[in-house]
Amino acid sequence: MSKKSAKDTPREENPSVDAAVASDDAGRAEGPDAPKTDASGTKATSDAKVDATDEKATTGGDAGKPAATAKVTEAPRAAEPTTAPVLDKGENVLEVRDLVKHFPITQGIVLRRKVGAVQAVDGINLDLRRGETLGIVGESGCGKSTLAKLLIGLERPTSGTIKVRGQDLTELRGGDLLAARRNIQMVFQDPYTSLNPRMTVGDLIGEPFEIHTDVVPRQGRRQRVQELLELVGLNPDHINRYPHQFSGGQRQRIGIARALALEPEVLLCDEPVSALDVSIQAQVINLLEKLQDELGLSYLFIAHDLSVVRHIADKLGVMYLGRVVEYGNAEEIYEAPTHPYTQALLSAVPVPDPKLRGMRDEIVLEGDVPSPANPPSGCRFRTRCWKAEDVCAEETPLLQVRENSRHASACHFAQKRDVVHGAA
Ligand SMILES: Nc1ncnc2c1ncn2[C@@H]1O[C@H](COP(=O)(O)OP(=O)(O)OP(=O)(O)O)[C@@H](O)[C@H]1O
Repeated sequence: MSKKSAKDTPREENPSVDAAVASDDAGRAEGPDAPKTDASGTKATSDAKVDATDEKATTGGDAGKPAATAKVTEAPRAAEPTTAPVLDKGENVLEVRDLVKHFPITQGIVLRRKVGAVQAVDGINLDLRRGETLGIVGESGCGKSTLAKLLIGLERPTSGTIKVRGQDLTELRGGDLLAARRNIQMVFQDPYTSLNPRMTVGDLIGEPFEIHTDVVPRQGRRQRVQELLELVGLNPDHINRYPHQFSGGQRQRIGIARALALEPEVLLCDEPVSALDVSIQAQVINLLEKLQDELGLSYLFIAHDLSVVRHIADKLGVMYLGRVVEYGNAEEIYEAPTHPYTQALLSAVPVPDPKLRGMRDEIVLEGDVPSPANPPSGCRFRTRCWKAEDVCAEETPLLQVRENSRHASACHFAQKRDVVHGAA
């Protein structure tokens, strides 16, 4: 299984970690005062100052706190990503660079005027290798679903690139885009509403063949659908049944079979088990792991439930207000997170062993998540962070490897904190 292989893989074979370490080494070699570089290799924080006339500074992104009056670092744009270079040496199936999605806020009925933007996704970089699972976690509203929609093509990015096997989906059009999209499919959250109740299972699973007509010849489609049913652990004789004749877990299996119809390399799983009973969740997760082993699939696995993600993910990306704030080897982040936000999230995961419960210091986050239409300057987490100092309002921390750690963290004061988990 990929999780095992990723954990057991030596450093030099694990490019994501390697890349992070490489950038860490480079950073240390240059010393703490050396200018940091962004993904395009240009200076980032120190040179990116703008006047306080910037809309965000004058309107004050943080409720209850005075607007910054001094010079502040502007919220990063596509040209000013928040991440250090991702120097992945291995073969990436999916590469996301500086991905931005801002939803315009408009006023007026006839003449619509843009008066602002919801910064749902704001400069995200991710890599996904063959057979790997990248977990994406974060509170509600941090942009996880928007990220998935961008990757699957349900939303067009404001800027940035999405490369699948080296092909930039944002540049393709028409037939080329359709062909490239075959390789990246989605498993939806709710198996009760994501399947058309008027269609038979055979029609539902076979529907992608109507669009991608060259994948399976018409006469072979019924047999292929039956093979797919078998692959996901359903009876192939039930091909003519309707979704309501299946349980929730079985319906999610139908959703997975449909996502696999075009033989993609990447599956985006957006909360694929959160609508299911706990006992059924385990079965669906096991199925996903089995399919990954058999087919070499890569998963981008979005979930609220940190325990589920810990079980399945090789790599982890923690999102806050449209940005990734901690990124790297999942096991490492779970054991010793360095970003205060991740530390708070993990400290709130229930510990099953009562003996270990007393050993856990829960961090209770104060205040609400700020609006993505008016995010705080600098570090977006600073308005809820117990470590925040002036620099956090002034400079956007880069997502890069920090001292004593092997994974990347976007915090000026990143520091390891051991987390008591008990049984995973
Ligand atoms: N079409 C849209 N127009 C305007 N704002 C949007 C749109 N879609 C999402 N948003 C906003 O973007 C932000 C991120 O939303 P998103 O659904 O991606 O978050 P999420 O992390 O997936 O949350 P959840 O876990 O609740 O689904 C939210 O503030 C949301 O209101």
